[in-house]
Amino acid sequence: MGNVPNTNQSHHAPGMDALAHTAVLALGSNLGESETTLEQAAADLVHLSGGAVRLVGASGLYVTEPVGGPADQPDYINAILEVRTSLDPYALLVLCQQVEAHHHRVRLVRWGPRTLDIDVITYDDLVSDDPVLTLPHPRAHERAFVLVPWEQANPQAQLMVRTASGWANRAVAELAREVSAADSHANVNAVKLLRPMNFMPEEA
Ligand SMILES: Nc1ncnc2c1ncn2[C@@H]1O[C@H](COP(=O)(O)OP(=O)(O)OP(=O)(O)O)[C@@H](O)[C@H]1O
Ligand SMILES: Nc1nc2c(c(=O)[nH]1)N=C(CO)CN2
Repeated sequence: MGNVPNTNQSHHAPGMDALAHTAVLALGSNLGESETTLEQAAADLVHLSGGAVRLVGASGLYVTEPVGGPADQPDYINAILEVRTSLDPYALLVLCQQVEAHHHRVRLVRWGPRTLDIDVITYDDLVSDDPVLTLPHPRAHERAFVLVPWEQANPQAQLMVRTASGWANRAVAELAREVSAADSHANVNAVKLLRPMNFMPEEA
């Protein structure tokens, strides 16, 4: 799964059993040194959590055309991380916001350029309409810059999507194909694999 060193086996990872929850995080940046920012953010999530977050999967770094926001903003670098965590969903969101702050996130307009954005895409199978933490992320299913890297990180990934009659569990791979057919801005052609993420040895 992804490019993270295979250290998520229990004999390499004391305490892994306590990391009972799985979450998917989407990272994006289009200001500053975006590639290193995303790699550093992955390390920060692990280190700032004090052992409460472990990386278990990662996509490569993707170059993606901006969706929404000002027309003239630079392309983004996007990536997906799959983590195991003992944090509850709100504590995980706070951690993501701390890592954003650590990278001096600046954002002046909605969907405008930013040094680092970390969205919680899913947390176990939790569904919530809370505006502070909406799960799954309400726009994930329509964003090629989330779906395409996520499929690479985990080809078997599933996402709960709201339908007219309730919720449906959909394959991320299938959703990625659908958005590419439906919307030129979300077209998978506008989402290009740049390279694998580099991880520091102590990080995984
Ligand atoms: N699943 C989620 N992940 C991250 N933030 C969320 C989520 N659900 C709700 N929020 C809330 O959204 C607020 C605004 O988030 P943010 O500024 O990152 O939005 P954005 O990245 O500009 O746009 P988008 O939400 O479309 O990605 C945050 O304060 C946070 O409380
Ligand atoms: N390509 C791309 N476009 C975006 C992104 C992003 O991460 N990548 N994030 C947004 C708000 O979260 C709005 N638009």
